[in-house]
Amino acid sequence: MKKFFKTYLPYYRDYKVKIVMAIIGMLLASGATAAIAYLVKPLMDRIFVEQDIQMLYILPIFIILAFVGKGLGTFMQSYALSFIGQDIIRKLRNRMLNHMMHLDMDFHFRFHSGELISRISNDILRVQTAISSDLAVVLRELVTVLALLGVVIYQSPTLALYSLIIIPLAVYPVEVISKKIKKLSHKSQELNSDLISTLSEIFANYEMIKSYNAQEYELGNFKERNKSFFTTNIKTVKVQQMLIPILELVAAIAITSVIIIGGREVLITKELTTGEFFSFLTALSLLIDPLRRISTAYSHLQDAVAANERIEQILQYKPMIISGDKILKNVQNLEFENVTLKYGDTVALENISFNAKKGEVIGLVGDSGGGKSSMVNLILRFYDPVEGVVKINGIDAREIDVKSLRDRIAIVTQRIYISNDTIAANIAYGVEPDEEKVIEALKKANLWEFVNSLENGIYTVLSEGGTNLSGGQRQRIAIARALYKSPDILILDEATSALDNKSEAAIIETIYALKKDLIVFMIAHRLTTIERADKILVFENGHIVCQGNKEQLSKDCDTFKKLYHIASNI
Ligand SMILES: Nc1ncnc2c1ncn2[C@@H]1O[C@H](COP(=O)(O)OP(=O)(O)OP(=O)(O)O)[C@@H](O)[C@H]1O
Repeated sequence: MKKFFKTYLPYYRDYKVKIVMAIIGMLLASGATAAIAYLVKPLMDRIFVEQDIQMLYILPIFIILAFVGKGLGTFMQSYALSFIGQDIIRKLRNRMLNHMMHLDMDFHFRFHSGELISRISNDILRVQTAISSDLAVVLRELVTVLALLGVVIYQSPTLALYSLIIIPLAVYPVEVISKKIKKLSHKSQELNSDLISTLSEIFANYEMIKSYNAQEYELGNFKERNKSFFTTNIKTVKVQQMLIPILELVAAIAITSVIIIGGREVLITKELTTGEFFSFLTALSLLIDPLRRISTAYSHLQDAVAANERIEQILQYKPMIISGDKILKNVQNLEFENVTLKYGDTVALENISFNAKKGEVIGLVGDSGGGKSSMVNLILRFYDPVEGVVKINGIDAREIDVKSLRDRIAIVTQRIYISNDTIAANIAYGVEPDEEKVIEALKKANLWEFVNSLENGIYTVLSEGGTNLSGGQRQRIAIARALYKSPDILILDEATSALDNKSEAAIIETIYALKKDLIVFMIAHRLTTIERADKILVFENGHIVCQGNKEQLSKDCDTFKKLYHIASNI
């Protein structure tokens, strides 16, 4: 809990005016509540005991004023604190996405997208309720409790001592229950992440689910997780609800003691007036509600503390890929020197050496899992080698500013991201589209004819994932996007696999026409795609087993010959 306050209290510094408003509201509401309790004394003593008729007309005005004060105060502090809470959460949400987007690829492989969505939406929401309402409730009600305690002690210090001695009885069960709630909250939040992950997987793979008639299977998985989520939540509610009866029992014991002891003081020893006794009793009864609210808010805060621990866990991840400060301009050459890459303990690439220079097309071939995409990951600095060095223009890639490095590289893979936006925005992705450049990129990607035939041309809106396009058209959008960027290094990872031979040949032709200003890496299973490459790197189990052009490899490289043979039989 301490850590929770330590995390969020610094945020409150930005809201000085709102905090003053909340404090005024809080004092007004609490003071008015105490005044209501206090007014019971003149109500009883002056009106009913002393039969003061004038008081009968004056007192209601004070009572109404006290309620107006209470209402105004409650409004002021609720509004101000909700504003602060919601705004802190807005900032936290931005901070979290920003943090996640700057973490390494490795992090994104480790965490499921559903898990991350759950942390950024659900966990943050739990914290939001805590800091915009529960924290306010605890503060406000604490002030109210103090004000009412003031009335209680003022009216009868001895009676106050007897009744308040009982309060510590409630502390132990509240502590035990709160710990249990926190544990259950952790579990519930994990199960909720599971649920969201399952949903995001279902919607991302809906086509496959339908074609395999796997709806029942997926629904079964979902139902199971949904049931566990429900069971944990119900358990939490059960534990949470145990708090209220315990507190009410303690309150009942306090009130009955007051009735017995206070009654004696009024009737027998005459130490108290009837009015003082009833004012005391009213203040004591008014204490029950704020105490109950504090305990409920406290149990919600436990939930938020658990959620916050999950948020902190993500925020504590630090990127391992640290940017250098050398700005990369105009890539002339790229070199791998004895590079080894590991994913965890698994060696993906070992002792890789080659070089490439501007104007060259480098083909990457080899068995599936051979390490081709891993090599590309190193060029983009998604990972760093555990041994050896990747050099660009003779500079260790680790010394280069990562943004400037990635600005000079364009990659097209088989996973194509198309957003629900215009073709122009999809091509210029991330920057304001330049109409002429968009058209030029579309022409190079052999897609202009198609786009031009559409009613809205480059302003045609594509559906999410490009579902209103064919597989080949989607690939050509991705190629146009890469060319729009005017990169120095172009990476095509199975980028033309969905195209028919004619379209592929046209795009390859374009790439060769542009190659004098580029270093092109082409990963392809079809050897026809890379047979014109200046250099072909042949991968096998994380090693480059041969390198050279097609003629050289056809003579000297058994792996290449075997691959070629396999490919020519397909
Ligand atoms: N992020 C990752 N975490 C752990 N292991 C990985 C990761 N990416 C790839 N691998 C493993 O590294 C090895 C090389 O994979 P890589 O994707 O580089 O091969 P590839 O030659 O591109 O294969 P394909 O032709 O099938 O795309 C494989 O054994 C793969 O399972």
